[in-house]
Amino acid sequence: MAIHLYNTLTRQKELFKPIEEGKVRMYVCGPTVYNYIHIGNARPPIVFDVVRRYFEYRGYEVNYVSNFTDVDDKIIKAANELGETAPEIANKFIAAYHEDVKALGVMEATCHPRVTENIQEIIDFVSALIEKGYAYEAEGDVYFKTREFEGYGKLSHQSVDELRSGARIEVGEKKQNPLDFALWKAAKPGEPYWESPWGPGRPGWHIECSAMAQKYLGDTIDIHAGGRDLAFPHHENEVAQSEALTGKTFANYWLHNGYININNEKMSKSLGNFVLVHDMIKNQDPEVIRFFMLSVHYRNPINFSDELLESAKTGLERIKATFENLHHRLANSADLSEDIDSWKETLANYKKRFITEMDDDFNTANAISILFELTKEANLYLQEPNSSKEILELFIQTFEEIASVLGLDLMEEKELLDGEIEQLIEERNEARKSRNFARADEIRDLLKEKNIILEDTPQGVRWKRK
Ligand SMILES: Nc1ncnc2c1ncn2[C@@H]1O[C@H](COP(=O)(O)OP(=O)(O)OP(=O)(O)O)[C@@H](O)[C@H]1O
Ligand SMILES: [Zn+2]
Repeated sequence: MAIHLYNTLTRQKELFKPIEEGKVRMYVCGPTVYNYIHIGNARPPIVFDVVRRYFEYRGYEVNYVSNFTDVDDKIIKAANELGETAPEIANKFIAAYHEDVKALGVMEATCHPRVTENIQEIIDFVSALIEKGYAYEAEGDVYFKTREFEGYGKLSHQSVDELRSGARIEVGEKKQNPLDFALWKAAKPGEPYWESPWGPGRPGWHIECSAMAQKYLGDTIDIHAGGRDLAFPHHENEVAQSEALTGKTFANYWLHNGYININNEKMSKSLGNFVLVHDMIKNQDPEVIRFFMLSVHYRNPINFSDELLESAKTGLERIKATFENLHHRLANSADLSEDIDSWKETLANYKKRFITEMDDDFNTANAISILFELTKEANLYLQEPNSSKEILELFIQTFEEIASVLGLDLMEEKELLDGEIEQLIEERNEARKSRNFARADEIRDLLKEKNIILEDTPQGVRWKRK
């Protein structure tokens, strides 16, 4: 087998054939940085991080580019509301994004380009589209001429007629055709702007990804990815811009993740039904959130609930407990080498099955089932009175190999979460009130061991990390 992936463009699973032998050029649309990310926004960075890790595991070198949209209406609005500048807002939420996705086990991208650092490339791209007859200027705006691009609609599988019936020309837009979209927007008073051949203005949303993908990865890339809502219009417009300019295929494979829903509705900022990662990880181990996301295939929807999260937590704890037990037993095991060949085969078989599942459009849900089976197998082995060092090591290695592709650290020494600390302090207060000083001291010692310092103040107990 080799890696197969489901391509939105062809609506089929296809064999992965890289442009360049042994290399993957991958572009994942990143966030608009005007707020903290919610659990839904965290799905693309997590699932495509696993796609990247899996390619690396299979020996590919991955050039992974993920942008930041750091100039946009929403950012300007947030800046005005908070009395800060747009770059201040963008910088603050870029830092928050890095912090949140790092906690979720996401590897740094090879490159994280920002729109504001690529304005010249965008202007050049737009100028070239005008020169080729694919775009036109109208009173300081520039629009893409969709009817000039023959394949318009091919990615989202819609005909131009269907699309036209749903499109409108909004007030203030100067486009000739409802399906045309802005490549460049003339500056309105009080907005950030850059000088351009069409006067002061800023880029439209779609052009940034075409320009940055080309700059950092070349005219044709292997994989382009993002959430399902990006397929239309964002990715459709990217295809139009890039292919109109170069005459080449823009991306060979298009991957789209399904939604995280709440009560079967897409989690989104506009609906207000979201949970921020930033808040959630105060009380929940971020690795549990990652494990929870990966326990469903990336293209399927997930109906988010506390019960599902709780069951992911229990599952992950079960795997970790077994992994720890293997280590513990290793310290007290002899060098018995009976049966080693048959164990080698058994464990190699787990790896093989893991690869088969991941080769099949990155089926992390089935990969996790295999990890549970491996846990069961290890528990059975641990019940035997004697254990061989070599076999324990084989088990550990198999666990580690699978877990590292999924981005899980089974050995990690956990820090206490804010919520857990507060709960312990509360319990200590109660213990003191009921004169159970032994328990109160025990909690104080436990917190001390975890580097939490308590300070008694007239307002109550305060805590900080050492
Ligand atoms: N509920 C969700 N489930 C899965 N992916 C999502 C969800 N909501 C947004 N995404 C994805 O998150 C990424 C970041 O998107 P972006 O910062 O533009 O947020 P957004 O789509 O504006 O969010 P919202 O819909 O909450 O306004 C995109 O790839 C988008 O498809
Ligand atoms: Zn994009």
